[in-house]
Amino acid sequence: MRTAHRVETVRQAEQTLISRLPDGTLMHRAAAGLATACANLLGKVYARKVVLLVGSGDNGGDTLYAGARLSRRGAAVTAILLTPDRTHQQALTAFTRAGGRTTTPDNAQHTLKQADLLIDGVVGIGGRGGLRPPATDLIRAAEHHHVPIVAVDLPSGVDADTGEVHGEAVHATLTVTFGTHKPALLIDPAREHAGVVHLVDIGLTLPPPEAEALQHPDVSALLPHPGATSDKYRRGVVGIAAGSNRYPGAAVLAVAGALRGGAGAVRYTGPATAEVLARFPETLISDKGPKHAGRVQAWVVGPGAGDEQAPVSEVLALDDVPVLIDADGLRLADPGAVRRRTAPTLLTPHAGEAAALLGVTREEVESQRLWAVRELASRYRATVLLKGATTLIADAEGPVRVNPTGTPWLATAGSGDVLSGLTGSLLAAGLPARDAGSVGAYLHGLAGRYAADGAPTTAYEVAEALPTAWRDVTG
Ligand SMILES: NC(=O)C1=CN([C@@H]2O[C@H](COP(=O)(O)OP(=O)(O)OC[C@H]3O[C@@H](n4cnc5c(N)ncnc54)[C@H](OP(=O)(O)O)[C@@H]3O)[C@@H](O)[C@H]2O)[C@@H](O)CC1
Ligand SMILES: Nc1ncnc2c1ncn2[C@@H]1O[C@H](COP(=O)(O)OP(=O)(O)O)[C@@H](O)[C@H]1O
Ligand SMILES: [K+]
Repeated sequence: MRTAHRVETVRQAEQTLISRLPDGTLMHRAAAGLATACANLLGKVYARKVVLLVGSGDNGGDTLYAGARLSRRGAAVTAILLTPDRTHQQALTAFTRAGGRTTTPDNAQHTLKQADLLIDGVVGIGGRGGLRPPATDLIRAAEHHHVPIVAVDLPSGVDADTGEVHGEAVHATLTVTFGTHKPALLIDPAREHAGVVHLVDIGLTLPPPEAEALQHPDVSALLPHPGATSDKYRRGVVGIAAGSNRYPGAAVLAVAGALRGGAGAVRYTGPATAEVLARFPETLISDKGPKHAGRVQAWVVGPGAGDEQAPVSEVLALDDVPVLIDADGLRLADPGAVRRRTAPTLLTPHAGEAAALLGVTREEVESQRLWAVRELASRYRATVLLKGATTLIADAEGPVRVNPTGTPWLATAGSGDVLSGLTGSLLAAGLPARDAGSVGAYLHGLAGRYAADGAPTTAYEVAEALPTAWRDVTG
C-alpha cells in the first residue's frame, strides 16, 4: 500500500521524532536520500553541472545539504538563492564549504541553460499558492531548455494536502519525497507535476493516512477466490439493470465486465435482452424487473438507462442488497432514497456527472477532485468512485483510495460501463463497497493498459483484457 499524509500530520510526526534525535538528523537523512536519487538520475556525478533553486525554508535547506554531497562527489554545483537574506544558514555554510557556488536569480539564466540537472528546493510542505517570481521565470527557462528537474519533497507550487494547483507549478522528472507521500503526489492535477515519485524513509511514525493507493499484493489479497465448496450462488450473483432501446450496448458492456469480476453468475434485466444473449449466452435473464428477478447479491443500475426511472427506484428500495449506481442512474436516483439505505451504495460518476450532482462546473470537479469525492460521499452517505485521470474512491470518512493503474486510452466510449459491471460483480462476491470500487478501478486500469498497449482500444477489448489483468495481479 502506498500511503499519503497531510502536512499537519507530517509536522506532528516530525516533532515527536526530532525531540529524540540530535539536531539536524532528519534534514541530513532527507538530504542523503535526495543526493543519492539525483546521483542515480545523473548516472555519473563527477563534472556534471547541477543547479539548485533554493527557497527560504527547510526545503531549501535539504537542497543545499544535498548539493554539498554532490559537490563533494565532483559535481559543479551552483545554488540560485531566491531570497538570499532568508536562506537556511547552516545548510548554506555546509554547501559553500563543500565547494558549492552561489548566484542570484538575475545572473542565473546562462548557468541554467547549461545544467544537467535542476533541483527544485523552492518550497515543500510549507508552500502556499503557485510559484512566485523570480522562481516562475527560472523554472520556465529550465523547462524550455529541457533540463531534467528533481523536486524536493513536492513539485513547488502544488497544494500538498489536496492535489490542487493554483497558479504555476514545477513539472518534475522525479520527485524525492520524505517520510511519507503527500496527497498531492497521488491526486491530479498535482500528481501530473510530480513525475516519478521516490520515497525516502526518514523514520517517521505515522497515524492512518489521508489517502492510499493499492498495489498488486493488496489487490491480490482482496480478490475473491473460489474454493472447493464454491457454487455459483455462493460466489455471488450480480444483477445488471442497464441499457435502453437507444443504448443497448451499455447493457452488453456492463455484462461483459460483470462476467469477468468474480461473481458466479450474471443476471440481466432490461430492454436489451436479445443483444446481451447474442453476445453472452451464459447470462441469466429476468423479464420482470429487479424486484422480482430472483436471488441477487448486488445490483448495478444505470448504464445506458436513458430516462427509465423504475429500475433505479426498485433497486434502491432493496434494502439488504448492495447497489452500484452509474451514468443515467445517478441523475435518476433520489438522494433521500440513497441516504436512507442500510445496505452499501456505491456511486460511480465521471467528472461531468459529479458536477451535475454537486451543482458546480466540471472544471471545478476536475481541479478539486478530493473535495468533490468527499463532498458527494458525505451528501449521499454513500461510497463514491469518481472516475477520471486519477480515479478516487471515498467514504465520508477514512482514507481516500487513489487508483494508480489508469491510462488515458480508457477515455473511450463504454469503458465506464465495463467498470460498473466489473465492480458490481466484486460487490456481489462480497467485497465492501470501498474495496470493490478500488479493486474494480485497479483491474480496469490495468486491463486498459493491456488492451491499449500503446494504441487506441475499445471498451469491449478492455473487458476482454480483464482476465489478463487479474492473472497479473495474482501471479
Ligand atoms: N517535516 C518533516 O518531517 C521534514 C521536513 N523537511 C523539509 O522541510 C520542508 C518544510 O520546510 P518549511 O516548513 O521550512 O517550509 P518550506 O516548504 O521550505 O516553505 C516555507 C517557506 O517558503 C515560503 N513560501 C511559501 N509559499 C511560497 C511560494 N509559493 N513561493 C515561494 N516561497 C514560498 C515561506 O515564506 P513566506 O510565504 O513567508 O514568504 C517560507 O519561508 C519539507 O518540505 C522538507 O523538504 C526535511 O528536512 C526533513 C523532515
Ligand atoms: N485521462 C484519463 N486517464 C485515465 N483514465 C481515464 C481518463 N479519462 C477517462 N478515464 C477512465 O475511463 C473510464 C471512462 O468512463 P466513463 O466516463 O463513464 O465513460 P463511458 O460513459 O463512455 O462508459 C473511467 O474508468 C475513467 O476513469
Ligand atoms: K520543492
